Amino acid sequence: MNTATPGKKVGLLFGSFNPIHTGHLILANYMATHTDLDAVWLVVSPQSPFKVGQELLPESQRYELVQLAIVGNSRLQALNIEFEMPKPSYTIDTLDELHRRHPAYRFVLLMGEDNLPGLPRWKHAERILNEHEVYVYPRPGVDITGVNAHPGVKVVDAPLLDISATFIRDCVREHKSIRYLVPDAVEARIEQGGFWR
Ligand SMILES: Nc1ncnc2c1ncn2[C@@H]1O[C@H](COP(=O)(O)OP(=O)(O)OP(=O)(O)O)[C@@H](O)[C@H]1O
Ligand SMILES: O=C(O)c1ccc[n+]([C@@H]2O[C@H](COP(=O)([O-])O)[C@@H](O)[C@H]2O)c1
Repeated sequence: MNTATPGKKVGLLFGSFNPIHTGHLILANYMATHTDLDAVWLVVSPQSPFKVGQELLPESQRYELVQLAIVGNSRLQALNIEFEMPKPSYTIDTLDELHRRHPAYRFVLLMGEDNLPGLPRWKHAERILNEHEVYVYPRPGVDITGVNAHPGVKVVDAPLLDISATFIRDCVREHKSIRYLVPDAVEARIEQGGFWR
């Protein structure tokens, strides 16, 4: 079941989610509750164009971890729409497909400041910006002064959490605790699956 009804405004957080962590979740929940968005969908990308060659867990397992992480939060939803689409995953193609499936919804791209400098190199970046609003949130060590010059870009003052999936994978590999960095259910599944060991 979808968490949005016709005409609603849905934020899309695209990512590899390798794995999903508390940084993603706090941001997604903040966007879904402190802005004009009705829901946030977490879109699991099988293969990001800029992350080719990374030690990616199979997409079905990354999707499973996202589902485990959001159990009980009706404003968040996990999407595997890119699994059947050509790889790497180009965001404009996914946006087009989402519009075909949900013509009444308005989709807003959620983007960390760290991804913003690279946006002009994305496939059909000008279409993404002209046809969608983009809500940008702070990321550590990135200065995006002037980015909101484009009328579709809105900077949202969301909490800043210096947590990354890279850090989590490193912790797991070094047998260090990831408690509170990911939800308990995600920690248990990573442990049980022996991921990144
Ligand atoms: N701590 C965080 N707070 C808010 N947003 C985040 C955080 N970490 C990542 N993001 C954003 O979530 C989206 C998906 O992130 P991604 O799945 O690449 O996670 P990551 O932690 O950056 O991964 P990796 O460390 O493997 O590069 C990106 O837009 C990224 O900017
Ligand atoms: O569409 C593009 O050209 C494009 C280029 C780079 C990244 N993206 C998407 O942005 C999301 C986050 O990317 P990344 O590399 O930070 O995991 C992921 O879903 C990618 O598919 C999309």
